[in-house]
Amino acid sequence: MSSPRAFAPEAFTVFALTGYDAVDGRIETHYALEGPDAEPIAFTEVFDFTETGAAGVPNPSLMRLLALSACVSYYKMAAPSTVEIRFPVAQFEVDYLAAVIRGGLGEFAYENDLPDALVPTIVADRLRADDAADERPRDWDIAAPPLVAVGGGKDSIVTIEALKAGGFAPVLFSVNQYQPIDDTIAVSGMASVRVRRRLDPKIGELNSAGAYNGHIPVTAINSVVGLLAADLMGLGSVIFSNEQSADIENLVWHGFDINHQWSKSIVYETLLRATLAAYGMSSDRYFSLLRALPESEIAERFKDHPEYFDVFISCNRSFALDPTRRRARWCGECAKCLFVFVILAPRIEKARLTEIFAVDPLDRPANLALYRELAGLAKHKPFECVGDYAEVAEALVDLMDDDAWCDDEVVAELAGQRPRLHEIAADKAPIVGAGNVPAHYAKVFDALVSR
Ligand SMILES: CC(=O)N[C@H]1[C@@H](OP(=O)(O)OP(=O)(O)OC[C@H]2O[C@@H](n3ccc(=O)[nH]c3=O)[C@H](O)[C@@H]2O)O[C@H](CO)[C@@H](O)[C@@H]1O[C@H](C)C(=O)N[C@@H](C)C(=O)N[C@@H](CCC(=O)O)C(=O)O
Ligand SMILES: Nc1ncnc2c1ncn2[C@@H]1O[C@H](COP(=O)(O)OP(=O)(O)OP(=O)(O)O)[C@@H](O)[C@H]1O
Repeated sequence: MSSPRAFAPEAFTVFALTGYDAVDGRIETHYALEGPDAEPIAFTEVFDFTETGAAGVPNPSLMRLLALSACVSYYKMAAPSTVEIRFPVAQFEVDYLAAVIRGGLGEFAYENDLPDALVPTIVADRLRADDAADERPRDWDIAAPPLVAVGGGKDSIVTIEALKAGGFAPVLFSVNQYQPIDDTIAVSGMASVRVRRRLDPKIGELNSAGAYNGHIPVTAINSVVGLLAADLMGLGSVIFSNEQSADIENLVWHGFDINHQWSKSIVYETLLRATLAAYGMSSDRYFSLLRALPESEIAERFKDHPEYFDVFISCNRSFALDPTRRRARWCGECAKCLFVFVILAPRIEKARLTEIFAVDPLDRPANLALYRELAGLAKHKPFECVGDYAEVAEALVDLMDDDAWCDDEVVAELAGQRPRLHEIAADKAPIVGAGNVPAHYAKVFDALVSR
């Protein structure tokens, strides 16, 4: 490939959402970057729903919501001051987009020092009436089987097994194909569908040529994909496994809450549920079953499912878009690996846990700095999908009293901070109320939290 021409983000003054359409089971969303002295660059993202086997036409409101949600991957490349929505939208949809940019791109803006990227001027000339009735949603039945998102990690496994224990037969779904997800689905024994998502291939080239890059609220995109798939298949609720710790921001910057996990948080869940209601749909089409649980409580339930121990992976290095860049197993050195390891260490026998991870991150002095960050002994929580400080501090203190672990390098080194770790652990959040879990799933929720 010829060396990519330099990409100058500042040359682009407008990011346009130019359209969306459904063709043969696929949804295409279209975008463009424009500037007075730059050649416009057009982007298309393709979402392939053909594997759902559903023949119907995607719900127009949810298609529009997908176009709004998925635009962040392309907006972030130049983060122009003006965003133009060039198809008819309601004011609540403009508000949705503004919230997804402001909340979902916080880490991106912080890492690139682009505070203005969080508050672009959004122009929507063709406003629809909020209650436009020309898109009547299909009839929806909460009693239909739920569609459960699978990420390959422990959280969705706890959800799957809780639903099975409650007599439900969830249909599982994933966006794109990843071996840990496929293996999780196989162990679960449940039916599943996959939606394939193809980003515009120009992203890679433009990243190399100088485009801004960073974290995006991918769970918002996966959530709307799930809603479209469930609607096409005539299924019930879309159930995610976003837990309590996703609600805690990493830091505050220029007055913005910067939260790595924003689109896994209750703020996004509430926004999406309200947007569904504004479309005339039940907000119970979407919720997280695990919102009430801190990560330690999820780990406490996950430990009872050893059948998944050799297939689950939470390490993000197993989930690159390019399969050739994916690790087959845990990297053992990133914040997510270190977090999952320490939260499971008091719950799974040491030899088995180090076999699963192929390493013992707690016995590596090189991991001390990251464990200090994870336990709240440093400046702020790492930008990763990890639990809150109290849970890590509690686990470390438990391990200090465990003959199998107390001599591990990190555990022994942090024993000197035991009083401070005790203080941090005392802030551990309790299991909270059912939140948005619908009454139809009350028995599942009650069994999950009461064990
Ligand atoms: C797997 C991963 O961590 N990806 C992040 C990583 O991307 P990387 O360059 O290492 O490889 P790819 O994921 O293959 O992406 C290649 C480039 O494509 C762009 N891109 C990718 C996916 C997408 O949805 N939009 C995109 O624009 C991007 O420019 C990539 O460089 O680093 C990137 C830069 O920081 C991140 O954008 C990639 O993040 C992915 C979207 C991703 O899937 N991340 C999840 C692991 C993730 O962040 N999960 C969070 C969810 C938080 C939430 O609120 O939803 C979590 O587990 O907490
Ligand atoms: N590729 C994907 N397709 C569908 N859903 C996904 C995908 N990746 C993540 N999710 C869902 O998004 C939510 C957040 O993902 P996350 O990675 O935190 O969950 P997980 O993999 O189940 O657990 P863990 O936090 O232990 O990795 C979960 O409900 C998960 O099922």
